[in-house]
Amino acid sequence: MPVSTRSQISIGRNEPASADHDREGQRARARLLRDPHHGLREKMRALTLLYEQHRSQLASRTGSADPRVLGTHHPSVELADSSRRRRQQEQEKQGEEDERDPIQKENANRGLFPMADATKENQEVWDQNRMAVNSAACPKKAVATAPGVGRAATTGKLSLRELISDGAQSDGWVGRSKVGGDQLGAVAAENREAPGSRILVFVRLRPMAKKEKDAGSRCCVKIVNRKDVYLTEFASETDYLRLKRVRGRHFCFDSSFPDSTPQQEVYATTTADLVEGVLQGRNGSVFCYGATGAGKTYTMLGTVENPGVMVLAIKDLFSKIRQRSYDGDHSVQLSYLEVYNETVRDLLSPGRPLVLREDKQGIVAAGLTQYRAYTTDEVMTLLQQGNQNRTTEPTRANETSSRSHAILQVVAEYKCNDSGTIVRRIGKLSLIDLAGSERALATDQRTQRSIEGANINRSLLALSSCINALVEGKKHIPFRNSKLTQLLKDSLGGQCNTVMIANISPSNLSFGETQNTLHWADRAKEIRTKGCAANEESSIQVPDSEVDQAKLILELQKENSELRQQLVRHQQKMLTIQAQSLAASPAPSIAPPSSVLSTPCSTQRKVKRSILSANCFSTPESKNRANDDTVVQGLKKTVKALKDEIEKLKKEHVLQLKQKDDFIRDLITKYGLKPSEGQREKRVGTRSSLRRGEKSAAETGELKSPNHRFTSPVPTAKKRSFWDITTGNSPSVVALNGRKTRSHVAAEAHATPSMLLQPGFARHHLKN
Ligand SMILES: Nc1ncnc2c1ncn2[C@@H]1O[C@H](COP(=O)(O)OP(=O)(O)OP(=O)(O)O)[C@@H](O)[C@H]1O
Repeated sequence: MPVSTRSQISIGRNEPASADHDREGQRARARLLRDPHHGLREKMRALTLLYEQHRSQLASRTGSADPRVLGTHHPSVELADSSRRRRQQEQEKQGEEDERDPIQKENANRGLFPMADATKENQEVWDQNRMAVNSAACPKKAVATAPGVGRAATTGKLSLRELISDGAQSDGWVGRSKVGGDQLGAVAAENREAPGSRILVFVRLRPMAKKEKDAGSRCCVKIVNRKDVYLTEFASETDYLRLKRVRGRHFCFDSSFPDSTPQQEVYATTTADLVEGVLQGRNGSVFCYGATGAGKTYTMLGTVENPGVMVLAIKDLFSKIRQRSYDGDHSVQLSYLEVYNETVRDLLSPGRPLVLREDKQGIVAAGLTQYRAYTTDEVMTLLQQGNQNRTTEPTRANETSSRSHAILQVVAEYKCNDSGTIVRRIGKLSLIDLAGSERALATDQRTQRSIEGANINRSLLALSSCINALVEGKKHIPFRNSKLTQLLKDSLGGQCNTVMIANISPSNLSFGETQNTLHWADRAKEIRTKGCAANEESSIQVPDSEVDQAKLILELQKENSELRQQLVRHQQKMLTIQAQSLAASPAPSIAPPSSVLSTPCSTQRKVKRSILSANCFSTPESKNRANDDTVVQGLKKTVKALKDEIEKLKKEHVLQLKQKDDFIRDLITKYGLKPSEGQREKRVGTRSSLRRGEKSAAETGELKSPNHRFTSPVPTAKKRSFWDITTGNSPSVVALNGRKTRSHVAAEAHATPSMLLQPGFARHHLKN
């Protein structure tokens, strides 16, 4: 640099100062003084560009991209190649030196992170040095810096799995095009090495928030090549000894999204292929992981103007189904649940906590509502309804902090008649918005928030133990340590194509959280799921002759009616037991009449009181009463167990009935068979008709479902919808149970522009 400065000055001195020098000349000189090699570099760039164009044209004609084959060595390219070779040699030398001497390595790192105010010159130094560090820090770097990689990755137009075309057969990804990038071919090769499918890990950086800017925070994350993430740790301002020292870490992911990446691009790169896979009968999972306020909910749900992955996936799914409507029948079922303080709750039909059970399909939440949806609008309404029920609370770190993990499951079923055989294919897509990991101080120290925080951290800790165990190939994976890991069992270790999106903040104030997130994301890269072959197709052979078909229909209808009778018997049994328990319960003087409809909590309180009185006044009468209480308690337990069993049976029956109804309907429409009037009247118990019944009951104020009976108004009043907040409604503050909580209830009536007012929703809204 001193040489060039001197030469610049001499140029300035030797040039005679003249008044009629035109401005252009002055500007050119000024530019030359600033950067003597500017013109040369510009020329070189133009020539290289020209050469690249020429080469790609020839390659498309001859089918080869090798310049040696093409025999077109442009002089500028020769020059560029030799300088690149020289740079590479220097870098290799640098890498060796780095390995030899850790202190030198750290010194080199100092120059590596010019961050926010990086000039063009700095950028070049950055790029050169980066490559040197990459080779040491990330063995996969050879992949990232391979020719053509930057281009493929920076376009951002092709999804990652489209590019991993080679591994399509081996690891089960679907819908990959034949466009192969060197980089991603290598990822595919890596996937081919071991059985199963690797979890794809993406990183998304959010923009700096105003609050962070105001607090004077600096950007400590840099994303290069849409793949590499550089994290810088700035020394604390009070640490005078290390004030000038900067440390850094480098991570390399399947793809990384800078803060300006639009939602559509994030969806196309991460999830679009999974949606296609679901329609082919494969399972897919996408989960967002990161610290509180890092942008997980924004990525998953988004806002009205910028809808997130969940919304885009649903839209895409329905548009794909519409395109394939000529080919068989598709149906979509939806469920939405949250894990809040280690309890699983149905977000579409809030009520009692759900119990997790393991069956043939994996872990399922018993009693979770499955809604059949026919249009995107319908799903959006359900999604919005679910989000209103989701627990969000303002914390110090995030005004709309999700206090629960939310899982949206979409099951797509495909049915078609393949020359007399009915083929069924089922694929499941799980979209998971995890609650944010947090430090107690980062959120609140108020009791409720800290309990929530502790539970969130506990479940995320369980998640990290599972990730560790999976990466280390342990036999026992501790999925049972938390509800969240139980629910994610399929996504992490099962037959599923899984995508993890790690959300990070750019602020150096969140350095610890960002480092933690990147560490776990880096670990997760090594997890291999069992891969995902298409779920087994089930098929029923339909008899050829009309007589046999009619016979089959009759058999199925008979089975249907038997199931209905069984259901009625169970309901009667339940009513009898309820009546017995009521009759056996203590006289009204002991238990007030309202206790008949009491919640489990109030029942507990009542029992406690009676035990207490028995201890205080141990007369023969009170002893009898205590005995009665014990009997009642026992009976109540039996009733509860029976109720649960009946509920379970009811659900199973309704499902079976529904499947049979569908099947019969299929047969009737396909073979033009018309059931008799009587038969038609019998087949009224389809799901939609049941739902109609429920709706009218709700309108008359009658409580039909046990879920409704136990719905408490308090949690609903506490809930704030993400949509309300993102649409700018300022939540009012009301005192609830003596504790100040924000509530969106008052603001709800004026909520504009809500998702309901979107073109799709407007129709639905008007209908209602
Ligand atoms: N990519 C982005 N572009 C613009 N704004 C963003 C982006 N990511 C996040 N934000 C904004 O940052 C804030 C926090 O984001 P969000 O609520 O999604 O965080 P979170 O990770 O879900 O937090 P928590 O775990 O506490 O729920 C929101 O106001 C959101 O609008």
